[in-house]
Amino acid sequence: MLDVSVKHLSFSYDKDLILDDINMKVKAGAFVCLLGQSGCGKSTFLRLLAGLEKPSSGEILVDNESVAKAGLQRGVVFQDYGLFPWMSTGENIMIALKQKFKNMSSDERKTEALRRMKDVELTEVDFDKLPKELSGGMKQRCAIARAFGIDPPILLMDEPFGALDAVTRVKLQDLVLDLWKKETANRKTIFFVTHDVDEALLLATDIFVFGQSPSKIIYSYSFKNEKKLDRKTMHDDSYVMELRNQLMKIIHNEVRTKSSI
Ligand SMILES: Nc1ncnc2c1ncn2[C@@H]1O[C@H](COP(=O)(O)OP(=O)(O)OP(=O)(O)O)[C@@H](O)[C@H]1O
Repeated sequence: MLDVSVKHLSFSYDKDLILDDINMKVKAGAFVCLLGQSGCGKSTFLRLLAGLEKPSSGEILVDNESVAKAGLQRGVVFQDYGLFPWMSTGENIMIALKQKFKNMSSDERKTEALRRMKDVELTEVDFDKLPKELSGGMKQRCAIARAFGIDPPILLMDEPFGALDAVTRVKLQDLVLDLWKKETANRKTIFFVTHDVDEALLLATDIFVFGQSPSKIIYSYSFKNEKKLDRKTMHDDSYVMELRNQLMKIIHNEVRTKSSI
């Protein structure tokens, strides 16, 4: 469980300013959804959180320590799965476990990989399959099993369901939500990039909207517990639907505001 604090973060690719004075406070165990138009810098922000890029100015603090480089404290799940194509499903998970748990024996790694696969509804039969033999949904299940397997306190997810069909997307949203909720004592802090306002409303405890590049946070919203509804009830709730409309308008530039409704 780690708090994340972003202070006056700016970032440029060469002279091209992409992120401009981003500020954010995120409590340990939050599920943060990042929304914004294409090209506004959401993935860049995630890369900075991962330590794969360095801020041009400002800083990112994880439990009051500045993020200097990539580390096992932060796991990542990308839209394109990021699996090694020459390794089987099981090996893709086991190699990540080897990095994190250096004293684990090969047998223990296999048992743990199978347990993590079961969590995401992959079977023993899938263990030896290569990524090319899996559907997109199965590949993403494998990537999720791997990310949860190394058990990072912070999980960064960049449009993980963007390439999936609607039915698979719903299943995987529920799966990630269940895995995240299950860890009551040690809940991960998740940063989840999406284009989909409904996905954010379903998953997030906190929503941040990025404006157009050079991007600032133009809106933020935190759910109070009683306002957090599930897939079945949220579309019947006038408060959530008002928030949905507001988010749609902000993302499409009809409203420019930083306050909550
Ligand atoms: N390696 C790079 N070098 C130079 N410019 C880059 C690089 N990566 C991204 N950019 C530029 O930075 C800007 C932000 O890109 P980024 O991918 O972070 O946006 P995004 O909000 O995640 O977009 P999308 O929603 O379409 O994935 C874009 O203008 C993009 O062209």
